[in-house]
Amino acid sequence: MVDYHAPKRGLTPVLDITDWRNGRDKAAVAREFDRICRTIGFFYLTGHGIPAAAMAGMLEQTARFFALDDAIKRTLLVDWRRRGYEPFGLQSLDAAAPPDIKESLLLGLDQPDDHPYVKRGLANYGPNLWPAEEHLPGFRAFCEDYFSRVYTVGRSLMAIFASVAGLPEDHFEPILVDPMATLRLIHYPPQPGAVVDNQIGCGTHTDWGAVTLLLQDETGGLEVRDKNGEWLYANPLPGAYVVNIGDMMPVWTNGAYHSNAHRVRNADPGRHRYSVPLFIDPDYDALVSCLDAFLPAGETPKIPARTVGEHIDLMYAISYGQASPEAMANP
Ligand SMILES: O=C(O)CCC(=O)C(=O)O
Ligand SMILES: [Fe+2]
Repeated sequence: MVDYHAPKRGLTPVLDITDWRNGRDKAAVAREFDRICRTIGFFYLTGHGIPAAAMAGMLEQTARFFALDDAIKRTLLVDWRRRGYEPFGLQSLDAAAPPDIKESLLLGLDQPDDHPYVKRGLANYGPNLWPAEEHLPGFRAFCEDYFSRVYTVGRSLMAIFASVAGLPEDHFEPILVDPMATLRLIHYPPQPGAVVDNQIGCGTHTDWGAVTLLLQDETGGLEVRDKNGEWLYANPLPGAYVVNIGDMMPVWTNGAYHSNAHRVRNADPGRHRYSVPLFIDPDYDALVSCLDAFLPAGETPKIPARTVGEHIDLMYAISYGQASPEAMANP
């Protein structure tokens, strides 16, 4: 468990990918991505091309969803596929702390029943649990459109990473076709006053996949730990996403990139906080191992290879109290 002390400073790196997207100076964008990931692995993303209206709209849809009657939300109770509505009290992202003070809706790509991964009964694959159209008109269409827009930006970040590693830009595309990706709509009620027992909106954790693109409202509350152990506020920057790299990145880069710890505390006494991270967790069967560009000649990788599915399944189990944190391999 990580004891809660409020930060004193803010997160600063900004990555503008305009020049990557229009093909003007791709190498400069890739160099900056590499520099940031070697230092903190957390940055504000600008120049992503997602319209402000889509960002604001997604936050509005999120608030609409959580304002539904509890009885309606509970008809969508999260299932073994990790799809649906998760009430307060179920997950501890810091496994040693009490449950996070949040409720959420987990959405994936809606694969059909005859998809091979659905047939194999793998979690993170299969149908979403949507509220009935009459309860929330337009919600499903909006979320699906938003998911695909942000996923496209995530693919660009993976293309940038591939180019840093001296690989073709589309190197990761095959493992991004059937991803375990999850869009999570989250509601954090106000938590003014002292933190008791380290219970906060979302306990200290690293993300588990490749990259996360986080949309947050204006409340603030996300905090990031840098590699020296100092906590920094990641307050909202208008128009920007907060991007962080997940646990797959240290494996691919032999520990050169950091999947930094972060947490959420909504200390604003008067505001509910809404956020919408998209976790880009690649294909279940994809083997993640150290890339050649990051492995000095004659050395063996510092961090064991693993499949995406193995790592994500284990981390879900730990955070829901179904497995012990000791089962976790590096990082
Ligand atoms: O809500 C946020 O700002 C971050 C949430 C988060 O870190 C997570 O769900 O992994
Ligand atoms: Fe996170």
